[in-house]
Amino acid sequence: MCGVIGIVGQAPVNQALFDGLTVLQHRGQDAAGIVTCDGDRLFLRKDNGLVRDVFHTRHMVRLTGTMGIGHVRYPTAGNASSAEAQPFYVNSPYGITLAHNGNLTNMESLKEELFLEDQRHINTDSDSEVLLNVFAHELQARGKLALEPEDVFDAIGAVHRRCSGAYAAVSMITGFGVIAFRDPNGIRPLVFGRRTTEDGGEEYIVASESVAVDVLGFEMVRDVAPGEAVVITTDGQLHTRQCAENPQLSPCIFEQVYFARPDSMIDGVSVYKSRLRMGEKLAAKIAREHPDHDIDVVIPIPDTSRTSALELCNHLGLTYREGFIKNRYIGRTFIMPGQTQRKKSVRQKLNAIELEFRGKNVLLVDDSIVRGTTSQQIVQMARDSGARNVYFASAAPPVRYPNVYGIDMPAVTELIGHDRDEEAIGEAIGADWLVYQDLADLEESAREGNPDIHRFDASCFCGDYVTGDITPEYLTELEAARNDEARSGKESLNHNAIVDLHNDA
Ligand SMILES: O=P(O)(O)OC[C@H]1O[C@H](OP(=O)(O)OP(=O)(O)O)[C@H](O)[C@@H]1O
Ligand SMILES: NC(=O)CC[C@H](N)C(=O)O
Ligand SMILES: [Mg+2]
Repeated sequence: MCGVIGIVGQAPVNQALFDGLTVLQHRGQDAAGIVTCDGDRLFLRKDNGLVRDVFHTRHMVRLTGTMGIGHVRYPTAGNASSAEAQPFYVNSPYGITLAHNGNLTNMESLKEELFLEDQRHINTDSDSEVLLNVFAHELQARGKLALEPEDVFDAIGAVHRRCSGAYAAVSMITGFGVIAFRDPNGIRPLVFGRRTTEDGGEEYIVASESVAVDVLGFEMVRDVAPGEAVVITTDGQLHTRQCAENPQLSPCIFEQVYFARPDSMIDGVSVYKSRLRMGEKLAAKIAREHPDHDIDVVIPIPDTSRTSALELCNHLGLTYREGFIKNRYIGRTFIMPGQTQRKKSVRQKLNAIELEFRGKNVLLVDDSIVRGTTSQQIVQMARDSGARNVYFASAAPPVRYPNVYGIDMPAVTELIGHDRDEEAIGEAIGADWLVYQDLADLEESAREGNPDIHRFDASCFCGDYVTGDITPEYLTELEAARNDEARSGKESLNHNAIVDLHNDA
């Protein structure tokens, strides 16, 4: 997952973009970037690292201008080199930059097409560079010197016809404006907001999550619809158009489970309330399957599971205790690159309060079990702290299939649930019993927030991919290219400097 942001303001936007990216940091911890536009010049700063580490004062003062876009990255294609940090830039036509959340599923054929037919050069393995070049080519094909919003909409219509997969993207065209567009399934989230300045001018923001809109003092306008594009020109005019032929909202359910912040609204659904409902439904299942349970205490695995664990506990009428304390200076472990780092980080991040475990039957609750890195270690920590019995509940169903839309779980063999039934997963993580949410209950938890959502992308739970183009061969190739072992080899070779937009920022 990545986070994207774009602002067209009346005053310099560098600080607001920085602040917005820190609010979206939970979506990507590996790299960050901002590009601003001042007149006909672009200013770019991007590198690997957290937002607070990438932007120093000397970079910030050079990011001048009243419009810009930004990105926080969690790689799901290419590699983790700083050369693939975003936003990406192409100089022709107009000088275009782009930041992307999601993953293209036809990147290889697009890359070939771009080279053979469009005569464009791609310099990295990033699918986002491919997306930018498809967009740039389609704009160029309109052959206009003075661009109109309609030209941009036509170009995005062509992007939709050519690209498959997930893309919630923010782009900026030098001297023209900021553009936001979402794939025809609306797999990844994208919202926009507005505020009026004291002298009556309009300022606009687009962002991955509504929390960035709130925190920066904008008012939510709405979600960008699947297939829709939003254009905000430098003079603060808003234009919107549906650019896809058959859009159908099918948002990723894993945003509700884990990715998004609970204080965000996605497609009309409060992430917080949907997690509460996950807890309620999971409690009902535990009561059904273990009517005579002997649970003494419910303990969440911080951070994300807290919301559902508390509601689960309320519905079972049990005691809720914070038995694990999280080191607030360690990031999210699941989105770290590489299994060695993820494994080590669980122990650095979470520590048990022994007296909450000693002699007790504890129910540990997590939002999901993916590779099992967290749950295996946590169950062991509970036992080491003297728990009598350790039960486990997951607010999401077993993750059994790879994700191809912007969550980094490309290798089925790395998923603890891929070849095990629920009992065997329980054994593998060392729990005395394990209860998983049913998929229908998970979907219902989110849908209750917006009954108009008829379909979710729940492919990692059920293997049904909403773009309909995912073949077993594609998954085999993806696994070979992106399993942990393949990547650790690649990344150690990669220390190249960024070949990109050169300025003194
Ligand atoms: O089975 P695994 O492969 O370990 O993945 C699942 C775990 O990873 C995530 O936590 P993370 O530490 O990333 O973030 P959080 O603090 O937001 O819960 C998630 O909340 C689960 O705890
Ligand atoms: N998680 C994401 O959205 C990643 C965006 C893009 N596919 C990249 O790898 O950089
Ligand atoms: Mg967690």
